[in-house]
Amino acid sequence: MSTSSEYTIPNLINVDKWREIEQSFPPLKNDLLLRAARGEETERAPVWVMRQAGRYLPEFLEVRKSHSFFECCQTPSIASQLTLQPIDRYPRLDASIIFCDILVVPQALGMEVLMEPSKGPVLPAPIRTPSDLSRLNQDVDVQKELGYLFEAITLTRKGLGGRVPLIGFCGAPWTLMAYMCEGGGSKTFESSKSWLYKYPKESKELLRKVADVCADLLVGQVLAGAQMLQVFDSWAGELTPYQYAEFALPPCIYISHKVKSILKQLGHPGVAITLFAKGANAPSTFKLLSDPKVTGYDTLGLDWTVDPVEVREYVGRKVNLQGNFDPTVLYGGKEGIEKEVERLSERWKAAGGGWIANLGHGITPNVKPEDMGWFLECVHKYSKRA
Ligand SMILES: Cc1c2[nH]c(c1CCC(=O)O)Cc1[nH]c(c(CCC(=O)O)c1C)Cc1[nH]c(c(CCC(=O)O)c1C)Cc1[nH]c(c(C)c1CCC(=O)O)C2
Repeated sequence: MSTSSEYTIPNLINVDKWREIEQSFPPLKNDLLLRAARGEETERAPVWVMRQAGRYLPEFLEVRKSHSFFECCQTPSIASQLTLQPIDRYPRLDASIIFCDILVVPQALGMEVLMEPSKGPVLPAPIRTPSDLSRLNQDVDVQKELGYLFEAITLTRKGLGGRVPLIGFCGAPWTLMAYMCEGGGSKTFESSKSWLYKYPKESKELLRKVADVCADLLVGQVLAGAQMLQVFDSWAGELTPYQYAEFALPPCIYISHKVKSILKQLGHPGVAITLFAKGANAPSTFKLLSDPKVTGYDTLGLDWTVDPVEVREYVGRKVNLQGNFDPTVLYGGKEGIEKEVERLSERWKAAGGGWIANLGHGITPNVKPEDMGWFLECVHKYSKRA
């Protein structure tokens, strides 16, 4: 359906239906995350952890024994159960994130994606040259291809019972393009980066095509009940600052503007969006990301290689920040964890502005569940503002 807006409205439920669904959810009891995402210096930092539903949890491994990874993503009752596992275990978590994967977008575009136990994601037929682009689905109907995710979200909002907000997400176009061109993870990014040099025009076309599906997917998640969104650009740090600005950031901006514009047009009040551009830490890049009015991103996720006070100097006060504990702090033992949480919390308080506490990347499989619990405890204690 075409409208007067510059964006095509995806084939999704309408906003009246969203209102009806939203009214069926129990009221939110903990809005710390949403307040921090609006720029408030909250009484303490809301805390959640990327990959909080993951292999460090025995209850997750138990479910995985009898279901493949994508079966978990595609079965709403299982995805919802996995999303709720960390929330049930850790009352100190201030947010949930729907269980799914960024690679469902290449799947919706018609690519096969396997999750191999020792290798991670494998895409057996990668896109090597622009002539391969014709293999991708032309008009992706996200409701048809990825409706299971929307169902999982609605189910999870019910299961949460208003305990914490639910975050929806997608991968950023550059990170998805990297998987689509490499056929999986990569050390050298030989195929995806050669695209940027050899076929800059076609690279941009591919990135835009991916961005359109991502935006529709995010709108669908919000209409199903997601209360905040995050875009994961895990491979942003592989690019030069020039390439980041030229190739990776524009489709991310396209996504946030498309999502916000469609939601507005539908009469939805809108949600805050976080951009996690891992490793995109050049001062010039931070400047580009400093104004939510320009980028459409209310919050920036930081990895652990930067200092919050320094980043604040580059980005100013308009944008909120999320991060940025070193994920390996969780191997540091109780004392090590406490000391580091105390130290970095002080840096965050000195930085000022909205702060959402998180790791600087996903939690890793060998973390002991009790150490994750202790980490959350420490964030509650040391992020308190006087
Ligand atoms: C790059 C990326 C992927 N997926 C994702 C990213 C961006 C974040 C990041 O950089 O870590 C995002 C993601 N993947 C998963 C979530 C669920 C929500 C959550 O954070 O709890 C989220 C937000 C589940 C998952 N996605 C995956 C697992 C583990 C797989 C398993 O159960 O066998 C989970 C819980 C698999 C996955 N999926 C992906 C990889 C590289 C892997 C293998 C590596 C690994 O195993 O950790 C692609």
